[in-house]
Amino acid sequence: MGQIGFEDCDTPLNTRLSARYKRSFAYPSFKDRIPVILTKVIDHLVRDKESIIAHFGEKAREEVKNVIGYVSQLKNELMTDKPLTELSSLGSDHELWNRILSDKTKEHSRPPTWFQTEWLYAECYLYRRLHEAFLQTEAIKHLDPFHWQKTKALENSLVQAEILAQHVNKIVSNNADSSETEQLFYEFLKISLWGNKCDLSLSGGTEICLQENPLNQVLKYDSFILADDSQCVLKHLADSPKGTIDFVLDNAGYEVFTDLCLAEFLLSKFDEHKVLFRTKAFPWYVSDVIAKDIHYILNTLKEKKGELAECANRWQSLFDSGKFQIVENQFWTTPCVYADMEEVDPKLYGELKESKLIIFKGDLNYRKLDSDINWPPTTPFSQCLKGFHPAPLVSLRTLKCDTIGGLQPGKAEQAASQSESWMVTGDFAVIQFDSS
Ligand SMILES: O=P(O)(O)OC[C@H]1O[C@](O)(CO)[C@@H](O)[C@@H]1O
Repeated sequence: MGQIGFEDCDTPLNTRLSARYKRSFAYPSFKDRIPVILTKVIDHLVRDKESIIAHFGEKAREEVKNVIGYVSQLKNELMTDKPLTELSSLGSDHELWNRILSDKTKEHSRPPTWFQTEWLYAECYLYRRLHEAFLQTEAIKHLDPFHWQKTKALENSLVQAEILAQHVNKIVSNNADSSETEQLFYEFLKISLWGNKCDLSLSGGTEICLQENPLNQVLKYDSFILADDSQCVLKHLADSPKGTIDFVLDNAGYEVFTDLCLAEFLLSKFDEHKVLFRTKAFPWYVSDVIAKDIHYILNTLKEKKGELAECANRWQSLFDSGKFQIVENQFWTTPCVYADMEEVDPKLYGELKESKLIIFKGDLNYRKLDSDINWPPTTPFSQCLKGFHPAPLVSLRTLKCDTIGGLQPGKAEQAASQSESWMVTGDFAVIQFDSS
């Protein structure tokens, strides 16, 4: 790869993240981490070819070969920093992608390349291209190349999930007074927050999961929460009329298990009307939740029996009665930042306006909330949202890339003195609320 256009520095302040800045997290991400993710997809298709054919039929034999070729080519394009090419007309969203690509080309008078353009666009484009490899097939159109990793991660977190299940089962069947409810609210919010540590994209597909009791972890890690607006969230929930909670999900496996716990707690103790789980429409960032993952988790837990099955059966009834709903939307798999949502998808923006509280999980949602800009860390959170205020919202995010706003003076420096890589390891977190 030529080194023209690269700069040996961090992303400049007030600029969108890009892999052209060699000291930013985007650069090693594209150089090392994403190629590993693609290699794992190829390995899976090679290794599990026969079982894929057994499942999807003989037609899949040729198609698996074609997808392997497509993904190998995609990896090569990335690693040699080729210009991004237009998407084919498969998929109802291709016009939006190609329009943005052509706008970027107009800005720079040549098509953007993987490393030289904005990281957010290029990284989302990668997952959309991977999706295209499957859209071109017939038999394996709906194959999720990350499913095996997600299921393995879920299996490996069942010990922690069972501890939580026991806790939730007890709480929903008991009456709590208001001060207990308050304490439990903070606990469930933080359990869901730290659940975001378990993502397979940051680790290149290697499982990062909690090795400890999640209830102990909540107390122990409070000092790693760099901004904590949980009291404002509680006040908002308690003072406003009952309504709909929108939960913009992130990762499958243990994280979504913690999200379901929080959602049930909000229904049972705050008596909210319903929770809408907003999911991606196709496999995304390795472990992001698609609707199928929620059905899978419910079925798996039901089979485990005991506390896990008790939880899953209750959640199933909530889905059956419409108190829990899964809502897919293409917008979440576009490269658009949320400040552009009102213009790009006014219908979705209108739906979110009806929300009592929107909960955004995880790092990528945060990047889209704050327009993926390297803000001075003390920039008010509300300012980072750049006009995205459909309804009161909270971000529950463990930090996995180098953008952050809304910190008190001195906080960023304090975290940096504890760990040089504080922004990218998932060890630090924020709970940030906006009601403007
Ligand atoms: O699952 P999350 O929390 O959105 O994290 C996704 C990961 O992808 C990234 O957006 C970059 O690949 C990181 O910022 C983060 O590591």
